[in-house]
Amino acid sequence: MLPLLTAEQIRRADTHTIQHEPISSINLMERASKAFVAWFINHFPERSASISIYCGTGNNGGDGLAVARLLGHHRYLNIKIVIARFGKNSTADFDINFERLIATGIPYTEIQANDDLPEEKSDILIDALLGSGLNKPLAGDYLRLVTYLNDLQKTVVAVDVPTGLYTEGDQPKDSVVLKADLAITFQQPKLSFLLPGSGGHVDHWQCVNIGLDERFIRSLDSPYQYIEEKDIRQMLKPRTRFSNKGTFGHALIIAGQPETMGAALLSASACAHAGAGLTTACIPESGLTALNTYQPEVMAIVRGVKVADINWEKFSSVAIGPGLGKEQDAKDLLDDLIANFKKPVVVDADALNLLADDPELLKKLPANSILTPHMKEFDRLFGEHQSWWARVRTAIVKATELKICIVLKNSYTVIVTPEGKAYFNSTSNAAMASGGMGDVLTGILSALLVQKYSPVEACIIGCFIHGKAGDELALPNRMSVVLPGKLIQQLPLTMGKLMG
Ligand SMILES: NC(=O)C1=CN([C@@H]2O[C@H](COP(=O)(O)OP(=O)(O)OC[C@H]3O[C@@H](n4cnc5c(N)ncnc54)[C@H](O)[C@@H]3O)[C@@H](O)[C@H]2O)[C@H](O)CC1
Ligand SMILES: [K+]
Repeated sequence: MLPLLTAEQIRRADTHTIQHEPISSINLMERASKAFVAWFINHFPERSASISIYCGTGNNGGDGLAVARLLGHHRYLNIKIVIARFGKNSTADFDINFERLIATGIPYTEIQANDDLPEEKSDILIDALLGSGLNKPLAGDYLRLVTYLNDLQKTVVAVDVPTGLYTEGDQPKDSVVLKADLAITFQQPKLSFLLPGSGGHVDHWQCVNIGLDERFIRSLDSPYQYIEEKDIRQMLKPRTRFSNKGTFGHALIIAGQPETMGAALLSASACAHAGAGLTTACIPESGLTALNTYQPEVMAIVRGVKVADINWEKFSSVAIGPGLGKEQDAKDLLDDLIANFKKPVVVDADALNLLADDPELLKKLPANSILTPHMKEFDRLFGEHQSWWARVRTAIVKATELKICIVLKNSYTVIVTPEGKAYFNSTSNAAMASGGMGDVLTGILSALLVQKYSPVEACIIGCFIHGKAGDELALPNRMSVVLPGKLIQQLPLTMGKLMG
């Protein structure tokens, strides 16, 4: 796991590294700038490209000056530097890099407060105005400059953080950010990059390691963690030679109405493909033919029989919700499940909406159960939120209070645990944004629970492999859409590769 730190914690890690590696702060800045340049060169190899580097006078600006000098060494000859000297102060490392830049002879322009802005003709802009030191929304000269640059619609590459973007917390309403096509960010993705609010401000980000002290970073015990493939490889248990279907448990998926049988089919099929020993789907009678045709490996309980007749004990885990509807019989099933099943359950879709209407029932969920809301379901459950950051904060409070896992679905799905940790998933892509994907995730989570992964492990592994299967299909093949049924077929391959 990659711990995700706040800007203040990053500053502490910075200071600690400087003192204990030890390394001087100017050399750390040089290391960061070299890491930036190495990635930049990969993306923009054209040495004749016209590049303007906009520098503030803090350490982000210091990086910008070092980047300019290093690009010069790499024979980028069409570089222009604009230094925004809007305040009186500059940092010591900025000053050192300014001297070093002068020594290279690369030309630069300085603009002071209220100056006219120089005409900008370069194709690529490197944004080193402000970084993680941002402490208020852009105003005055910064706002004027950034608005001007945004209007030009050039390719913008941000150093560490796009100017004006808050690294964590709520981005003030109507605040302006220098929109970046790419942010090359130091050491770790910034928390705000992982939330949809940053979508309009940064298209892509790439993290480069600058060698901050990892032991110190881990000692900060951040509640926010970024899931990496190596974590999943460690968690997934290979199937042993003498395993049998009994080893891998029996999952029950309660889902579907006549009009929404697809949700039940996708969930049940995903459950079987993600390795449940046995899968049973509780569905309406009219869906039996579809189920037997689409996925003959899955057994059925016909919905509408007396709820009391379901032998809950037979199942190692139960998932409820996809396409379930909100009719009385759906509510009866949910009530009966919560009253009689004492192991963690997976609650999705319509079952989440039923819980939203019945807060007392929500409190009775078996400990360590998993809720898988998307944004709207989350707000129905826990109240309207103005931002994703606010949602993550609420999820931490609610998961701890109710002793459950909350899987808040999104591009970087956030898994919040009963201990109050928030794990950001690192896989998935826009081709997966289609109806039915959530049903697949529910099936995968059930499959992992019945295979005796703990609920937190099931969430972490489940979200990762769900996104990874989508990535394996979409990215190398340039697929613009990956349908849920296709993703299900990929799951055994994805899991097998991660176990190998
Ligand atoms: N550990 C690392 O990740 C390293 C990061 N480096 C770079 O350092 C910057 C952060 O530098 P810092 O000097 O702390 O802040 P900034 O340059 O972002 O800002 C300078 C200064 O500006 C003032 N300020 C804040 N908000 C505003 C505003 N809205 N308008 C005007 N002025 C503002 C405030 O006083 C800031 O201090 C980081 O992003 C990296 O690029 C190191 O180079 C290597 C280690
Ligand atoms: K920047």
